[in-house]
Parts: sequence; structure tokens; C-alpha cells
Amino acid sequence: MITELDNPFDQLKRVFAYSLPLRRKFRRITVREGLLFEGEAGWGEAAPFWDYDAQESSRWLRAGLAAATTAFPAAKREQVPVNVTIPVTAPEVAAQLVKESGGCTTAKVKVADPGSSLRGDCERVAAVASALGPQGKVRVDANAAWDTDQAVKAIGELQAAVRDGGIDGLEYVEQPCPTVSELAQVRRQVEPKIAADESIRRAEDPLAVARAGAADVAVVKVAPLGGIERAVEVAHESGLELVISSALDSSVGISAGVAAAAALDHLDHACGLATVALFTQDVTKESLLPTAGTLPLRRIEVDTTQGQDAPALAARWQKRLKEMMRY
Ligand SMILES: O=C(O)CCC(=O)c1ccccc1C(=O)O
Ligand SMILES: [Mg+2]
Repeated sequence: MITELDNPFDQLKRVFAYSLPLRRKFRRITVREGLLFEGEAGWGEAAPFWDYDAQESSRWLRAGLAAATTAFPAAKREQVPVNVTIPVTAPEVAAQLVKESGGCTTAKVKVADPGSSLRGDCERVAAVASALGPQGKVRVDANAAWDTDQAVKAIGELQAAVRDGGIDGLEYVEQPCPTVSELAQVRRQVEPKIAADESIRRAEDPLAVARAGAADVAVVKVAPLGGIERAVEVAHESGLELVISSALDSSVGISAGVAAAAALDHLDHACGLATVALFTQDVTKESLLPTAGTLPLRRIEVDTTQGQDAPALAARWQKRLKEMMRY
């Protein structure tokens, strides 16, 4: 659902707020909301989570404005391989999500959520591995939930679980612990590769993790870094293996992620950009959902005919936009 706001920008044609229900809870969120910008170059999105303050959110605003007003960068590829994202859910449901993923051969399984146990995480990982088959790849994302001892133990058990499911080992473990020094410690003690996400997107210095040798893989997100240009720059400067991932955006935000992934010198792993499947609706008639495990590089046209009156949604985003614009 979308609703039009007052447009405070000379460089934009129209501004909307959107609200999209999730199929199931994801990181404690059940509804995703954000802003959509129509500009000369197309549509852009700014959807900072509600627990982000105005200053941190202002980078998301910059990313959305840039997407609407400037062309996508030159592309090195027209298709981007993506992973299916598996939230905390029963093993049978997880296996079903793999089957319905639009041909994804890589899965990212959320683990260490407040609502999950290590045992449940292992069962889900094994079910996902056997649904993918032996040629598939499984990565897990702990969202910084573990200390180093918990991480080493959990990663050992998850590694065994993926082997129970018929796959050789985990592709990588995303953000097992909060700090760069913990990541470095865990990396020395476990078999799978370590990927950094929060240590890049929420850090004052997004390249500190790379300099510390604390990760093998950089998970790079367009909106939290302030736009495609900066995301591509951070990715290249990291010198790490690269993945572009979504922040649970509508198809508009996803299209900017695909554009960043398409512009990279090297793309080493499937990208976390298949998250439109987690919503029950979208802001466009042509959702960016995978076929044959890939997403195409293209602009998204917002379906403005679905615009409706939603005074509460409009009011809270008009206020938030004003706050973000101060930075
Ligand atoms: O990478 C993916 O597969 C999906 C994106 C994802 O997991 C995510 C979505 C919103 C906020 C945080 C994260 C995350 O990677 O931690
Ligand atoms: Mg992550």
C-alpha cells in the first residue's frame, strides 16, 4: 500500500510512503515501511528501520534521492545470482521456501534469533541443505548474537548439520559476533569463512573490518552506506570477497541493490536480494523476484494507481523525512 506525501524536494516529482506486510516475522518485524521518491532517473527508496535515529537514517535518505535523480552506474553484468532468505521457521517450511524460491541454489538461513534454539537452527539448516541438494550452498546469518565461545560451538554444530543435509560445509557465517576483534578471533578458530554485515553497514569506519583481517567476505548494503556509488566504493576498497544484500526493501530498493551488484568488478557469491518473496504485497506490478536463481538489472515503476489515503502512515513518514533532512 502506498500513500502520497507533500514533496519538499525541488529535484523530485513525487514522494510516497509505503507499508508492506511480511508473510512471517523477520527480525521481530511484521510490517515494512518506507519512502519512495520519483525523480528524473526513476524511482528511489529510503526505508530506515524505526530504531535508527535521524542521523543514521539520513544515509538511507541520500541513497533514495540518488537512485531517483541519477542514472545507475555502468554494468558489468545484466543478471545477478541471488540467495533465498530463510527466516526462523520450522524445517518443513524452510524446505518449502527453498522449493518455491524461483530456482535459487544458495540459501541464507537466519540463526541465533531470540525465538530460536541452536538445535532448531541445526534442524532448519539440515532441512535446507537437503532441499537444495548436494550442489547447493548454505550460509547462515547470526546477526551478531553470539560471544566468541558461543560462536565457535554453534558454528561447529551448524557445520555438522549442513553435512547431515548432504552439503560439504557452510559457504560462510555472517556476523557471528558484534565486534571486529571478536570476528577476527572466531575466524581463526572455525572452518567456514566469516562474512561481515553489521560491522560494515553500521560502523563509523566500514573498512575497519577488512583492515583487521576479521572477515573473508564483505556483505555490502546500498541504503545504509548512502547509495550505490558509495557501496561499490566500499566493496572495492575492502579487498574482500563480495556480496550485495538487501535491507528488506521493496522492489525499488532491490533494483538499486542489483545495480550495485551489476557494477562490481567481481561478484563472488549469490546476493541477498531475493527478499521481496518475504512480503505479501509490493509497490509495483513487476516485482523483482528471482527466476533461474537470478534477478535482472532493471528499473522499477511504482504502481501509483494503488495510492490511497493513509493519514497515520503519511504523517509519521512526513515527520521522519523532515528529521532526516536536517543532516
Ligand atoms: O541477505 C539476505 O538474504 C536478506 C537480507 C537480510 O538478511 C537482512 C534484511 C534486513 C536487515 C538485515 C538483514 C541482514 O542481513 O542481517
Ligand atoms: Mg546480515
